[in-house]
Amino acid sequence: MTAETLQLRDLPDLRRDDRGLPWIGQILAYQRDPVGLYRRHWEHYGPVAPSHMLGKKTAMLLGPDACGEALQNRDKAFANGPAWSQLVGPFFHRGLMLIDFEEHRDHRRIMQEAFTRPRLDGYTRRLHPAIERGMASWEPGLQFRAYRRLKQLTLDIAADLFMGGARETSPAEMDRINRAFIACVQAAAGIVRADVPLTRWGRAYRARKVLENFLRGYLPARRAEATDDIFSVLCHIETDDGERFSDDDVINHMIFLMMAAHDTSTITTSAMLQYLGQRPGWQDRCRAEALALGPSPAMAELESLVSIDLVMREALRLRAPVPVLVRHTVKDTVVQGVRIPADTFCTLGLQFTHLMEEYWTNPMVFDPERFAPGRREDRSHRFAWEPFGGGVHKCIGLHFAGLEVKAIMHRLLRGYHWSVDPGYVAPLDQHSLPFPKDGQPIALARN
Ligand code: HEM
Repeated sequence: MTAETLQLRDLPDLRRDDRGLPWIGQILAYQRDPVGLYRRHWEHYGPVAPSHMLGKKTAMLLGPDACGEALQNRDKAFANGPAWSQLVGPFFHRGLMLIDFEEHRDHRRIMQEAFTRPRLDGYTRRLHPAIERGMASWEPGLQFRAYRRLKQLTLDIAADLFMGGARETSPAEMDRINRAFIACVQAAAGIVRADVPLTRWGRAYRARKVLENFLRGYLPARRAEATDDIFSVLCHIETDDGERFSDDDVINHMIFLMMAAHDTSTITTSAMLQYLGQRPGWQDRCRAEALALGPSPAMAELESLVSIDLVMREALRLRAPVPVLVRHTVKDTVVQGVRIPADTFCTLGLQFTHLMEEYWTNPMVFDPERFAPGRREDRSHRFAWEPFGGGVHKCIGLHFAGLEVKAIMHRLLRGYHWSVDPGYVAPLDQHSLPFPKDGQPIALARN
């Protein structure tokens, strides 16, 4: 239904029961059970629901129609920068996701050059040795904390692929960098939103400085020599008409890219480990595919891993690493017949859409075949499956992410087998991106 065929109405008022605590509003309800909160609002208010967070009335966009309208952004009413910077603060300052409209288009055109197929092919070749080195220290056991080890692994991979190995940096320094990234990401959930010591935001201010200094130290060497790590690529890429990034652009984009690449891939891989650990049949099926390839498959071979791809899509549906997107209206607009005034903070419930019975059969059930040809439930609506977002800000790293996740799974399946209690439900921390608080224990053994 288009907005024109609907009778326009205003964003409804929030019912008393839904107001939450003074000022912080529904933040705690979100952190306890985000999908439950979104479902209640969908049932009470429909696809454009009111909400209240951090002293502001906000609009919750629910379901693929409402989310799709905001992602397509036909009237350019929705901006990313003023919305995401309220969440992640100044810590991902001028990352690609935080800039808008013409400026975003210009930066994205340059960055696209870092994600062409030949570049991805080059990154894939670097992936295998980096994964092999990262997994060399793994000690299998009955209580192997998969999430924590995968987080370290993806950081090690990022140090190699993004930084060219950061050779002059000691493991202790890399550990400090890892902690700095985590501090920046976790700032999203801070209640005190200022540079106050011992708060999430206070820690993130210091962390951003650590990251900037770290990258600035490497910048001259990367400018001087063109290598195939992403840092060097960002220093050297240019569009056909000669547009390239300044030093500040390179640093801002690097900090955002490393953050964007690191946590999201870890969440995806660890969710896949859990689901495969609980379903030995699927694990065997994926292992057979991995064993059919050599130890270091090229990009096209990784792309041919059909079962692993189905499992990855299903993991991204059930545990979307970015469960909610945010936008800020820069002018009055209408979504699904509801007027949203300028200067409104909006949330787009991607994870909620992934679990709607209107678009998915038994949505809570792990069923990778729903993505197989012949079923393709993700095509029930153009925006039914949107773990990478949509529109002009759609994840620029989605192909890279797929290659990284598949390369990790490929090596894991060839070298190890694992199990997880079928009744295990990951206790997710929902403060920022959802991760298992218990580090996700699995029983891991070598093949
Ligand atoms: C499973 C892994 C990943 C998931 C689920 C994911 C998800 C997303 C989502 C939902 C957005 C849209 C944000 C918005 O519209 O506001 C996004 C944007 C972005 N992602 Fe990813 N991402 C992943 C991996 C990566 C990787 C590996 C990279 C880089 C190598 C990356 C770089 C980016 C960048 C730069 C943007 C901003 C794009 C723009 O604004 O034009 N992501 N990602």
